[in-house]
Amino acid sequence: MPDNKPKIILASQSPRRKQLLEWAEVKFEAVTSDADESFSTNMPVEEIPVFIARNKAKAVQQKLNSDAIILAADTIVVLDNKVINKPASRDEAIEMLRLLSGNEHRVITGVVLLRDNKEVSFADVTHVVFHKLTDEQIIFYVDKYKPYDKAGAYAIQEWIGVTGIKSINGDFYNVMGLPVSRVLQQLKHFTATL
Ligand SMILES: Cc1cn([C@H]2C[C@H](O)[C@@H](COP(=O)(O)OP(=O)(O)OP(=O)(O)O)O2)c(=O)[nH]c1=O
Repeated sequence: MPDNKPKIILASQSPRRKQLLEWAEVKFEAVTSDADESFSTNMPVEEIPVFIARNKAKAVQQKLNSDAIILAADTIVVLDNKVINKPASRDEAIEMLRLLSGNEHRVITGVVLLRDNKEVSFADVTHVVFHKLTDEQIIFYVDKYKPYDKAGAYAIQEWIGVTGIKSINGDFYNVMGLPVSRVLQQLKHFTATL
């Protein structure tokens, strides 16, 4: 039987996002987006990851000139309304984890589905509380796991998350980079309206 479902392209080089979509048994092709990830400092924090995800999706759409569904996402960590990006150095990673230690922060993933000029977007928020972390724990984690490609300098799915997180409220997979079940729901709606 011919498969009339539109092709899905994941505009990402993130191994976590690929893994999550594979776990969801979604058929897709991944294409790296070289989009600019900068944003205006006046932008409300909730809008930032959707704005960046849209730029990633558009960059891949232009690169491929394709009518596939492009799926892009961006994850940020927000503490006291301040965005914590990926750490640029060992010192910055240590500093970020000291700030997160003993506190609650938000992880926001913006998701954009794009096909031709039709778009669906949303932001998913998960609240995460870290136990108080010692400097010994923080330095061990940073030196062993080198979390330089992770927003907030940590991965919930690694040692620091497994041992250092007190509670989460919201979707775990959103923290890992993709709120998979919500993405699947939206993909279903989106495909139905095409
Ligand atoms: C907070 C947190 C982030 N992360 C990851 C998810 C994202 O991949 C990354 C944030 O950076 P992003 O810019 O969202 O994604 P990326 O650069 O890895 O990939 P691409 O732009 O190509 O899609 O941090 C975790 O894996 N675990 C966590 O607990």
